[in-house]
Amino acid sequence: MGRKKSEQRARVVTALDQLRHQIGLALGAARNARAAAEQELARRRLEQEVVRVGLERAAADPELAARMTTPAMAGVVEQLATVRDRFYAEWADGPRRLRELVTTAAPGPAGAPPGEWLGRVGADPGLSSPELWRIGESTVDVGGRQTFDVAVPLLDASHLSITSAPNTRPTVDALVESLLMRVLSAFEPGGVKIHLWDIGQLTGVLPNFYALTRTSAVTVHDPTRLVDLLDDFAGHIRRIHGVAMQAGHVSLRAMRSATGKRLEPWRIGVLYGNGEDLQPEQIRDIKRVASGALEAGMALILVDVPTMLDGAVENVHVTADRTAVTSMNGPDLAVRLDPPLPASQVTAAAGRLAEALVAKQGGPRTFEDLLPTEFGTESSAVELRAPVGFHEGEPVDVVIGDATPHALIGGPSGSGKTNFLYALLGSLCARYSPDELSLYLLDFKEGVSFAGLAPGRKEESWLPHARLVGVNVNTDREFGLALLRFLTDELRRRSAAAKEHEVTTLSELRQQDPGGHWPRIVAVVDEFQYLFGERDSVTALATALLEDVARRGRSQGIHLILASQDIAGIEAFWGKPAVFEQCTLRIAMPKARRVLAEGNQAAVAAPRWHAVVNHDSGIGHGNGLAHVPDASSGGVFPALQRQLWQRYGATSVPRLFDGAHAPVLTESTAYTALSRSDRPQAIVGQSIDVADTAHSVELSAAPGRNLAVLGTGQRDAVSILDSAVRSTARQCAPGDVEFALACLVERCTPAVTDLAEELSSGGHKAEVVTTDTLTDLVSVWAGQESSERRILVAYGVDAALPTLEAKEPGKSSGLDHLRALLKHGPARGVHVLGWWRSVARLKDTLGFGGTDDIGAWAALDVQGNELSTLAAGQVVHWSPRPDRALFFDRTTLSAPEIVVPFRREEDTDD
Ligand SMILES: Nc1ncnc2c1ncn2[C@@H]1O[C@H](COP(=O)(O)OP(=O)(O)OP(=O)(O)O)[C@@H](O)[C@H]1O
Repeated sequence: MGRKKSEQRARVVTALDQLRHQIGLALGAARNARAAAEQELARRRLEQEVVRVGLERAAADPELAARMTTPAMAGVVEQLATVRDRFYAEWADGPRRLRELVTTAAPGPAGAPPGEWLGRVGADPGLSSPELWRIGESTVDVGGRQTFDVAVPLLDASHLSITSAPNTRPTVDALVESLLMRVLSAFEPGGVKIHLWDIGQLTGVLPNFYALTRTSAVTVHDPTRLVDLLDDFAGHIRRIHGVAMQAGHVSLRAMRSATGKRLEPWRIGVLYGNGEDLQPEQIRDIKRVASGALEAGMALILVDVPTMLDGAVENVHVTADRTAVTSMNGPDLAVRLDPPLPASQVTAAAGRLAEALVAKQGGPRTFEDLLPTEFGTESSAVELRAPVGFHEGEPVDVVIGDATPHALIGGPSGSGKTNFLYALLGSLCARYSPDELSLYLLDFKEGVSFAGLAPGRKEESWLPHARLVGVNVNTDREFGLALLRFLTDELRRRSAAAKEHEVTTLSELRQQDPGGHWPRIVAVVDEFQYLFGERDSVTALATALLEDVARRGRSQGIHLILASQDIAGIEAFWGKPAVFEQCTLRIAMPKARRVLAEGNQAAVAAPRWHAVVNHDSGIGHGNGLAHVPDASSGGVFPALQRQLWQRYGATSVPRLFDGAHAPVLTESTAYTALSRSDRPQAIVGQSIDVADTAHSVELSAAPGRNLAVLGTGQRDAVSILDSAVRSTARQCAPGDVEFALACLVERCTPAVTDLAEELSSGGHKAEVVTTDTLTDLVSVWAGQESSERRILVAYGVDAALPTLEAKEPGKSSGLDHLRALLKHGPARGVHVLGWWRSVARLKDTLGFGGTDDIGAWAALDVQGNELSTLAAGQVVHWSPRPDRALFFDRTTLSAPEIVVPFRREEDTDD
């Protein structure tokens, strides 16, 4: 038992000894491996340090030299020398190549020494930007010390993140100042805009730039409003992206090279932090801006803002006075930053650049500055584009096209809306010929704002692009309806043509149908809210038509420009959001409210004679400010109009509708176009329509072809009868028609006499009848056949009723004969054109069931509800108004329409 135990123990001891031996071997191996690794590490560290300072300098450094000569480090130097020689064999040329590269990629102020450019104004128009911008130089040992330039990409190419070691801020400032000065001096004035934000300072960041901060080239932002600034940046980026995308480009840079135009200045946002973390939303916004900025021609320079930007960014870490490492060169190569630019020279240069910018922007621009050197050269196939003003010397365009098909202009009275419209119309008409652009101009205001654009008494010229000029239409909302109807008809015509040519847009239609006449149509409605002035059928119809034009006009090249006093205009849109939303172009005059999007305060701050031009439905980032030149003071617009008229004047004359002036019959197209006819048209009055047309009654052989004028308004009643007679006479040869003018109201005598003389001098038979002789005349005309047409014109029939009603026993009364005449006359070529001073008197005249004998009527001061029996029982909406009549002809109209009675030449126009 005891032996067994001791044998067991001996086995255990042996096993443990073996284990110990094994462990000892393993530990020994590990120790050796570790020693070897440590030695290797030490060799690598030494290598690294020697590489950093350079072999020659390392040999001269006592500490490094001592380390290099220890036996453990044997071979390090030799190996490095071999690698270096191999590398230098390939790279001996490297610094020279780098220098050349920087010379080409950083031309002029981007790379040259300051003496060559500081204080001079750049001339580069900014179609492209240098790829690199010099910040300093580096030295390498390549079989001798060689120096090369160090430059960083910026603008379209990369952001820059600069970090500083303690006490190196002056170096950072000098670096930023030099970089910015290089950029500012590289381009012509206005080519670049710099935004400065410094978390720590209210003012005083880059003090030598002070002169530039008074211009738009450098803007210093409020340290407490970083998020607002980033919002502005984001908005700007969105806008540029939108514009570029729309034009089919991926970036502003691509668009610049495709169009050969700078389009927008470059922007640099310089954000100075203090090395501490910003708030998370600020970091998020910075990243957001950084991710889309370069494509929009904007770069960020972040100073001590601890954040990692996505995408292209170069890092510069300032390690000591004028010393930095950069991500361009890697951490092992120290960059010797350029010395600070002399402060006095920077100040002087900033002053010179500021002066040049102010000089370039010029003083206030004039209307002539909006006009191109050559007129009528632009095509409207894709869009209409014209400057309306200037911002810092640069023209500010208004674009009417696919993205901004319709415009809303708002501003309080006197803020310059009308002037803006003139500036816009002038700028457009000078660029586009009447074949490219047709204008329909309507002003609901009382006044003459557009009147000068149509032929007038004072001015022989007119605006050749204008097809219609409607002024003083404040009480004729129907005229607005007529315009909208015309536009929807035109929409239909255009979409039918588009369908026929199997295209969907105006530009395609113009391509497919080069011989067609497809100008863009711009309809301007000033004080458009009048259209919606009452809760009635006009408002309902106007809303529906306006929505239709707003929705479909874009693709057919039909555009609306709606102007109004801000609040009134916007309130008019309540319940009609469709139109409002389609007006993506918003123009806000100073102090305009609600025209821009909620919260967009740009109009509040806009100075006098400026406008905020916003192509983004009024959202803040779309704001553009423009000084609008004076286009409306005496002689300015007419001078352009005369030039355009001389150029295109032969094209048709615009129609002028002036609600404040009654038309003259002999000047109306409806009258002058009349020719001989068997079925003469008796003209009643001008219709409220886009075309210069009139309403008339056809005096044919059908029953009811008589006309009744109703109401007490003598002047209008006489006018209506006058034009009916004159127009009828014009269509009949002398001897073919006989007129009897029954003057039954004494005050009508002069008018009746004049008309009778006029008819006689035209060779027509015209007899003046009095109350006493009327009874005889009607009895003769009622009983007698006649070969010629006979027309009884009765002024104030109601006054003659007592006489006509007198009845001798066994005989028909005058009234009976008149009734017979009204009933059976037309079939025999006898018509009555009569004036009754009330509807009741007309009904008395006609007797029971006689209303059918009056097929057409014109009502003056008669309420609508009295007229329904004369209008086949339909409800008639009519509130009498001066100088207008409600006309109905049951054979041609489905509902009564408003007419403007022609003015008799004898009447004075008041
Ligand atoms: N850009 C401008 N430069 C110089 N004068 C201007 C300018 N804009 C407008 N004016 C002048 O200011 C006055 C008012 O301008 P305008 O008639 O265009 O304003 P509005 O907004 O249309 O006013 P309202 O709605 O009352 O007609 C006019 O006498 C006009 O000549």
